Amino acid sequence: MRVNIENLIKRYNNRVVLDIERLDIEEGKVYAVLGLNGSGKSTLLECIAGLIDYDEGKILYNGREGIENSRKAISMMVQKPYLFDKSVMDNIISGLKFRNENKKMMDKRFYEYLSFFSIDHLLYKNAKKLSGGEGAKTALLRTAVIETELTLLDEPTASMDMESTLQAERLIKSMAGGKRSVVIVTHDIFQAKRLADDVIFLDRGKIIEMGSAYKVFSCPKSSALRKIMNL
Ligand SMILES: Nc1ncnc2c1ncn2[C@@H]1O[C@H](COP(=O)(O)OP(=O)(O)OP(=O)(O)O)[C@@H](O)[C@H]1O
Repeated sequence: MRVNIENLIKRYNNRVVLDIERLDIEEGKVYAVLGLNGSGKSTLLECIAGLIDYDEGKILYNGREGIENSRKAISMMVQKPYLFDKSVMDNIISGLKFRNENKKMMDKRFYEYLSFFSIDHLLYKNAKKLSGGEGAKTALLRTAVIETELTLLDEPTASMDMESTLQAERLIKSMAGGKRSVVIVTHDIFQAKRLADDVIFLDRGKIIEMGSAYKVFSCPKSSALRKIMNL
């Protein structure tokens, strides 16, 4: 899905927390959003997902303003995902059920995506009793199985161990291509290097650096990014 953002302003309590002059999300790519705590990364994703209203500007989805026609084509894994008081399996297929997919399709998607992680032993466990990393895998699979054109992921691997993180990254890569794109918020520069085609670096609500991951990481212009990269 193509998303074009123009002059977007979001305020909380009269304070501007997001001020994006222009941002274009193209089809088929993985975008990594980086930035310090409070720089507006989650707010940006929430605006794109239509979870919150913004104060000024435009977001175009495949060239059309307003999310209504595109809502079904977008999914988001929020920073602290809510898991239902049901089994892991039920949680993973809950989005497909909500979308009234047939049983055959649900089974196919479920087993296809399950193979990315080693969580077969957890399938009948109540999701409320999972560890942080197990919950994150469940939430990521729940988002992945719907196969939306645009997937927004807010620090999906923050609580995962290294092996699971690499498994998750393989899954995340598979979610982009053709018309499908992924925007992932991460604090892990190495993850951004492994995953992203393009990088968006936010500082106090503004994009201060953006472009191909290779270009941004090999020659960061802003002192803020250079500092994070230890240059
Ligand atoms: N519901 C809210 N009410 C008031 N202020 C908010 C709200 N949500 C976010 N903010 C503020 O907006 C700013 C941007 O927050 P946001 O969560 O987007 O940052 P972030 O870059 O995702 O941070 P982190 O890396 O800590 O997750 C912060 O200053 C935050 O305090």
